[in-house]
Amino acid sequence: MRTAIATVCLSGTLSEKIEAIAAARFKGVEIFENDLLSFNGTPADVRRMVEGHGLETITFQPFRDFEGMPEPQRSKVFARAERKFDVMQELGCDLLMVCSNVSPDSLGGIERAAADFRELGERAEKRGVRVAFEALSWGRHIHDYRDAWEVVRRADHPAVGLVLDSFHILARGTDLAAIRSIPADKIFLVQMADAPRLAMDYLSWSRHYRCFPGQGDLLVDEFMLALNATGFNGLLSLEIFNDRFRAGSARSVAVDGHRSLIVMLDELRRRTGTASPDLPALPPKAICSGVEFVEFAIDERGAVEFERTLGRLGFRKAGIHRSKAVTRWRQGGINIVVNADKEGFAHSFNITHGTAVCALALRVDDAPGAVDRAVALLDQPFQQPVGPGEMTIPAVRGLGGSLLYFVDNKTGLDRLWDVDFQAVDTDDAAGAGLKAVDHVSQSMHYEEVLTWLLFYTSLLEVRKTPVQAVIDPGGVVQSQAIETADGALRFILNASQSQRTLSSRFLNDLFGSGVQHIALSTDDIFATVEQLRANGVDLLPIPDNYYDDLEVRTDLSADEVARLRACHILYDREGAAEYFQVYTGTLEGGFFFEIVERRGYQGYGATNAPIRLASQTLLTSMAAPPEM
Ligand SMILES: O=C(O)c1ccc(O)c(O)c1
Ligand SMILES: [Mg+2]
Repeated sequence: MRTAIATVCLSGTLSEKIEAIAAARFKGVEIFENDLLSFNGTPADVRRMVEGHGLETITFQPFRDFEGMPEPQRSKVFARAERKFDVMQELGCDLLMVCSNVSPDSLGGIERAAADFRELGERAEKRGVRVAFEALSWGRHIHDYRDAWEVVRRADHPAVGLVLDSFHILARGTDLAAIRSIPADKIFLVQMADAPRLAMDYLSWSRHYRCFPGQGDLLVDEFMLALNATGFNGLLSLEIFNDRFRAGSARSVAVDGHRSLIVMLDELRRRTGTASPDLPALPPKAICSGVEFVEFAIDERGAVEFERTLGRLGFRKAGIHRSKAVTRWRQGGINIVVNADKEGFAHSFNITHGTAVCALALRVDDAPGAVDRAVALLDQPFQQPVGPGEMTIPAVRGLGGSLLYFVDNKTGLDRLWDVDFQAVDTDDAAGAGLKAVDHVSQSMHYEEVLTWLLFYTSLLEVRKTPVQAVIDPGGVVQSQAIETADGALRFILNASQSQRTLSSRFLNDLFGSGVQHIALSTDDIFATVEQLRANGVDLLPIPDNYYDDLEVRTDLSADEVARLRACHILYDREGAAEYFQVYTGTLEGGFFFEIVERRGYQGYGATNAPIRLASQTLLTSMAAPPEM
């Protein structure tokens, strides 16, 4: 299949869009008419620009309100089409995309529409171009691809073909079976789009919420299976109307687009064996079994205080790096790396962002394979010099310029603690019972969420949860998790459009997107809290009203509620499953820890989030951050 992207997907001027499309290594582009109309130059100039970037204009679109017009509009519509053929000849483009008529003046009738297309085909052929018909899901008479196909079939003209747009088909839930019997050579263009499931009219949904395949909830892979059954090997183009993409970076959105197609076509190859000639088979998605370490970039002065905090949380210094000012802190299966070195990646990260998480390492089945997959997906691999005898841990650039490392036991990378670190203490008897990283919560700009959602879901064997709207005292935060089926890896992606939420204020303080909090698990949260208190850790206070409500809302006994209240523990329940959460105060840089105990519970305590956010807001609006 020849892949392409429509200019309408991206922000910027036409030249910025073309540059971004070429930089993302596409070969084809759909020129959206508005982008041409707003371009200060001739269609021939556009052609030079497109070809100068090594691209080809695969279609010019949309041509609107064509079929089924009564006279005198009918004659005018044909005259208008002739003018567009002129433009296409200058553009060097041979395909005009016609979308179904929405005009109240239009008349129905498959045969009438077919006759119009037959005549349009005659005219197109004379000009050496072709036309392709798309059923808009809100078309006045034609809004079903099966009707559009019937029009094309009856038009029975070599210059007339069909457009299949996955959004219009999947949004309406139209049966995909009929796709399988359409002759592949009559499908002139396939437009790909996904979208989140929303209860909304088709037009608004399509014009504002489309997204790249894999970012939404539509059954794009089922669509591809049906398409594949035709033997289709033609033009496959992304056509996304999305408000966030329009506000985002054209370059990064274009790369996301290409990444989504690579993943989608690889998934098709996996399911059907149909390989795309220009797409090498990707290594499989990385199977994650947890977070191996969390690395903080910190300066020397900050490191002393931070290490004291880790000690109070029950961590013990377990290793000192052999060549760098880096220490390993350990508790249960959790490793925290404190990097105060004056050179290298962490140092520059600290200069830009202050005290912050600069890297996460994931335990995977095959670390080199994960990076190979990442490279094939147009992610950015990362390497920096290491000391003699030290290990090179494969990594890619992640959120906010941070790193995502991959560690496995297949290639011995799990020996890193022995190889790179001098052990100082392996005794964690005095710990606070913390066992593992339960989840990592990352805050990002609203326009970036779909980028990072695709980044993680394309690289790792994870699923995404539905988006939750969480109420913060400063606005609404959209929160979505990606997680492995067994819960060994859980990341939360948070973003809000308000500048006043805790999430947005964190972004401003950090000068970028990053890890705002890490939740650590315990098997006995009451014992953990007792130990933390004995160590002098201040826990986030929770209002009494919350516990009063808990008493009437749940079947917890008064004693149980009193115990939660005394420990500042938040509680949630799903059937018989229970969840307990407690928060530390906020550290320098706006980062904090959460401690959780899951008793069969799979969520993240969404009902408690507004309570917690309000308490944190109250504290951060006070003069000084609380001591931990
Ligand atoms: O929203 C629209 O008008 C529109 C235009 C062209 C398309 O290909 C499409 O799917 C929708
Ligand atoms: Mg379309």
